[in-house]
Amino acid sequence: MDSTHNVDSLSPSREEVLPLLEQVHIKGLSLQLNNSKSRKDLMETTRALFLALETPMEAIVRMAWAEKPLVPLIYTAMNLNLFAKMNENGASPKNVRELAEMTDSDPILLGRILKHLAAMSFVKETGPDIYTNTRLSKSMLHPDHSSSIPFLETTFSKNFTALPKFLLDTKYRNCTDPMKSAFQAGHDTTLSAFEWFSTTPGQLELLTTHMAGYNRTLTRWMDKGCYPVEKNLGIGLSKEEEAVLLVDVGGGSGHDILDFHKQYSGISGRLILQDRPDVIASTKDFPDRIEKMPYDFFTEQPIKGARAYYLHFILHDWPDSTCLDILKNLKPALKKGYSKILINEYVVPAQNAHYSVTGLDIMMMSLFASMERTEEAWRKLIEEEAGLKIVAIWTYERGTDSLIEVELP
Ligand SMILES: C[S@@+](CC[C@H](N)C(=O)[O-])C[C@H]1O[C@@H](n2cnc3c(N)ncnc32)[C@H](O)[C@@H]1O
Repeated sequence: MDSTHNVDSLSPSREEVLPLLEQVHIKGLSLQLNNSKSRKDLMETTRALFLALETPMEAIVRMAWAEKPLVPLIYTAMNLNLFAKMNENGASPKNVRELAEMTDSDPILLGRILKHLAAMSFVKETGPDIYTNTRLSKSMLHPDHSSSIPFLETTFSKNFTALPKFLLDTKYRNCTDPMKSAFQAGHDTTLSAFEWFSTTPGQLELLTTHMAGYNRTLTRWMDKGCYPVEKNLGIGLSKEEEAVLLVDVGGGSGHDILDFHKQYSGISGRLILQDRPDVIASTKDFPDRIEKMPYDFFTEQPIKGARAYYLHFILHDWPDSTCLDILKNLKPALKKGYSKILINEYVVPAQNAHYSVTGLDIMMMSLFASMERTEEAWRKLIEEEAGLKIVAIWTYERGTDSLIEVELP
């Protein structure tokens, strides 16, 4: 029986729904799937339409018990190698008993997990208790996508669970001490997050593979049409044999500098990857042009006068006072009128920030007592406090990160 519930001010309204419906129609007609702006525009309008149709309690149910167990269930399915098993025998649909046998699990338990994954459109139920992979579950067979799940589940879920009590205990003050964040409360540790990553078996690898995978799936500053690499870094580059083109400071597994090397092999100059000694030791082999260097960015930068010092997702890991230490250690290495610092981070817009940015901000708060920054906050940190000059902020797409181009004033 269709039900027509009481209509009150909390119910979905025609005034909200109908214009969105019209916009979805218009944007749908002009959709260019290979144009990410066009695709995301339609996606966001469709999402707004979906939310406008939802009652508040439907939204609470969705958030609190439909979406919340998703990452733990996907992680469990990955531990069972379920998505790979579903892909066997030509990816034909398989029933739960068969899948339970293939994964050595209880069919009743597996059936319950798969029912929810199907209800949330992560896998597809093609018949009663018969399942096949979707585009999404198939992506779990690719490390660029799958590596985030174990990291997010083992590292972040505890921080988020600990956050409400942590904020209550700290009397709702903005936390800026990386040694006292929801991370320590959630993991019951006195270590900083980076110390914990280094000393907890497997975590360092999870961090670096997650960062590599996450970055590889985004539009990036070095992609054609974003930041003018040839013009801004190539032209005017020193012709000396020892000239350094780019230093990737805190570059993790080296995925960025490797991609930079692949895209810009036509520009000369050395490429140097720097990170903590244990991270550098864990990196794979690179082409000869990429030099590896253990370096602590709380000490003075040893490579002087490079064309560019690149910091990707470094400063968002730290509160302002620590960012200032990192920038002060970099500043003496800059050659005036020649060297740049390229800070690759989100710049949170003053209004209507995308959830991928705001959610990351809460992640940074709970993990490192740090933050995503607005343009105003970046200017205060880089210009007023560190005494550097922002030449330009390159933002290529809403909800993706930006490149802040910095020089000596
Ligand atoms: C969020 S990750 C970003 C990694 C990489 N730039 C990227 O975008 O994928 C932060 C990086 O900072 C490195 N890091 C943390 N403390 C450091 C220190 N004192 N000196 C050098 N690197 C450090 C970490 O090991 C990690 O690789």
